[in-house]
Amino acid sequence: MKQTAPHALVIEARFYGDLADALFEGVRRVFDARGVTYERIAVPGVLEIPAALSMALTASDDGRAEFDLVVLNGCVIRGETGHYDIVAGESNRAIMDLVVETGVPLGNAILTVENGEQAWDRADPERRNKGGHAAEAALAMYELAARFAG
Ligand SMILES: Nc1c(NC[C@H](O)[C@H](O)[C@H](O)CO)[nH]c(=O)[nH]c1=O
Ligand SMILES: CC(=O)[C@@H](O)COP(=O)(O)O
Repeated sequence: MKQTAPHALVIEARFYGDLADALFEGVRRVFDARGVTYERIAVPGVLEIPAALSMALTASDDGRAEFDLVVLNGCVIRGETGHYDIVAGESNRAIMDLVVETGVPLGNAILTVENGEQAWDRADPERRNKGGHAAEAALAMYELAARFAG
């Protein structure tokens, strides 16, 4: 396994900026406790996350970006139309395609919820702390990748 502390990329959708900040606080606490360094990039909405992840992975392949693991933060709240299904379903499908294809260690804290109350219950690091859980998941997958790399 790599001896230096891992470096993480956090991609966050700022459609609901306060929720993104709460999710990031959960991520930051885990990374700080585990000595993980990180950089944080923003996209407008969850629908933009797959393209940003694809760009980052391509840059990493070309040696233009360095990161060992990725955490995705965002929130999709159901509205009046079927747009929720597009934003939540299509983005997660594309993300999983990239994860399975590349094996990038990734934790997904993209909330898909019915209302703001559910969102805050999950984003708040003092409550369900989905950001922190995603950071732990990304680190677990990083350690698994290192084990298979020998
Ligand atoms: N409704 C939500 C969106 N919608 C915006 C899209 O993600 C996208 O930015 C837009 O369609 C332009 O391409 N985004 C969220 O992150 N959360 C939502 O609930
Ligand atoms: C998840 C969404 O895109 C949603 O916020 C859109 O709301 P609406 O269906 O009322 O347009």
